[in-house]
Amino acid sequence: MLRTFSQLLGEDRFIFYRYIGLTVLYAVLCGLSMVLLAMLLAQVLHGKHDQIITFLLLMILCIAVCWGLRRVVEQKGIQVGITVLSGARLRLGEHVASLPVGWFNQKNSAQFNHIVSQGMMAVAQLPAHVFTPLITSLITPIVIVVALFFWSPILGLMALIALPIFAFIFWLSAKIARYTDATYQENFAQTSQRIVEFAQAQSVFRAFNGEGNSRRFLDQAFDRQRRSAFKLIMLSSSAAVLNTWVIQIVSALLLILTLFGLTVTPFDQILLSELIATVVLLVLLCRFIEAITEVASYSEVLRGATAQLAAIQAIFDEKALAEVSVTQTLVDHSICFKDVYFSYDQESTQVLQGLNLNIASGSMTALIGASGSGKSTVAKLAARFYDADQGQVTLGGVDVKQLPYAQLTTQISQIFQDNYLFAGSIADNMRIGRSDANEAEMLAVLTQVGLGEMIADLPDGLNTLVGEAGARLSGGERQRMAIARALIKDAPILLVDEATAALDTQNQAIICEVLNRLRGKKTILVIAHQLSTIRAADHIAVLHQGSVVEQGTVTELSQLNGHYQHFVEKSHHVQGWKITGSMQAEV
Ligand SMILES: Nc1ncnc2c1ncn2[C@@H]1O[C@H](COP(=O)(O)OP(=O)(O)OP(=O)(O)O)[C@@H](O)[C@H]1O
Repeated sequence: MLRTFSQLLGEDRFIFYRYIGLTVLYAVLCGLSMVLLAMLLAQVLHGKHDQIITFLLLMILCIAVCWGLRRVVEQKGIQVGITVLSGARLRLGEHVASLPVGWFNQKNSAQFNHIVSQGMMAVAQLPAHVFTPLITSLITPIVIVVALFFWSPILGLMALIALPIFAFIFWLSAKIARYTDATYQENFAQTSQRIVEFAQAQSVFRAFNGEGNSRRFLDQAFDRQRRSAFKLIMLSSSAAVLNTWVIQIVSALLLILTLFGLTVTPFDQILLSELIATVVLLVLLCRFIEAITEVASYSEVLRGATAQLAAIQAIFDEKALAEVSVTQTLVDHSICFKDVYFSYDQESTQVLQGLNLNIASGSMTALIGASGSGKSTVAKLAARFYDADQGQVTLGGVDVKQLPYAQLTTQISQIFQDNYLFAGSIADNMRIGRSDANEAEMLAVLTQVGLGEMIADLPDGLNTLVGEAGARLSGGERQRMAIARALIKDAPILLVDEATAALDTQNQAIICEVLNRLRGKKTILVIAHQLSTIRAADHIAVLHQGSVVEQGTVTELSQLNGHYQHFVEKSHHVQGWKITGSMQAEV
């Protein structure tokens, strides 16, 4: 937790440590005030008037310092919170910006969004609202235990033994609650997802006349949520009861022990000093128990915020791509994969297994293979969405890891499946491709992708707003905008996923036309799904389970009677191979 706070605060972390130091000092002084009160009480009961003034003055001084310090601690706690909200979001944002592009999937983006909004708010409130009372409630009993040792070593020892017992019980109940809470949250999220899905997929359900059956998923999710909510209630309440029982049992034992000395002695023989000691000990013990109970109540709040801190820490733990600043000289625009191994995460199997592939500068290479064989992964590694686990990916003879990010991005244009349009105008979106593109250049490229007429009909032309994620455009128009954006960038290397064109036949034709026009002028790596594209390629590489099993020209591969031929001939029988009916007709 301290590590996460330090990382969030960066160079401002000293304000956090200063706040923690002041809070500990405040807590010790609070405990001392209690001890001084008990000592003053003893002096009063003993009638030692000369000492009373000394203890009274000491106690007043201690309380006065506590009051002053409390104000400072509050201010510093709020200052830490404000710094978390202002600087830490930026720090987390900077870290996220340095992560591989591949990290930005739907799940991670949604979680990041949640963390910078609600999560940061919960974390920012921790110092002032949780840390101060929690640290005070933890330190006060320790000061009191030390004082108890002076009054009664046996009671001191009992209280000392009680502390780890309390700590264990709080830890145990927090663990139970954390487990049930996590299950409940997961089921809750799944139910929400199902509800949205149920609403969004109404047209499909109704088209298949299956609304009744479709409720099955929703009902199952509700059922799981209901069961986990019941479990959460049962276990959370049991954990809370367990806390209270243990505190009460141990407290009762301590009180019984305190009173024991009094009861074993005949009443007429009770020494005044013993009576006084007992009263003082009771005062101290009550404060001790009260503080421990406060710890229990704050541990719940802390647990909620700890989950947010853990999520923040998980993002900080994501390895950033090593960034270099020296611009490199590229010998050409070739791409080369040398013995590349790659898996998306440590638990999953290796997607690329010793992949070797040479894409010559200015050539067009078609990647083909069964669904899941790793074609998109190859393209993503070329664009350095991820780094290879082993082996090397080079661009123009230079390892992509040695290329500054700015240099790499100027080299590559991508037409991938998940193209995002921003909520600005058509021109704004085009200028993401090339910031200095003028209107004539934009219109020329937009016309190439078949959007010329549409834009001419729009009253605001290029200044027409496309809506959130391009929502005011049709699916096909969005794809064509994304293709135009990639083309206006005019980078020497073009990575294309032909499945992008699957939205409509017009887009397929556009992709085909783009590839024909750019062939020989740029290095093109295309994840090919059309036989016409495969035939037009200078080089074809067949991927199977993460490695290139066959490569060469169409003629060479046709003569081999191997994977490629098998792919073409058996495509309509083999599940998962991406080939269209029209392709088969052409074979
Ligand atoms: N972001 C990801 N996280 C984890 N695994 C992934 C991720 N993306 C792809 N994979 C897995 O990696 C393997 C290869 O996927 P990839 O998309 O590269 O295959 P592909 O040949 O392009 O498939 P397709 O033709 O269906 O698009 C698959 O098993 C897939 O499940």
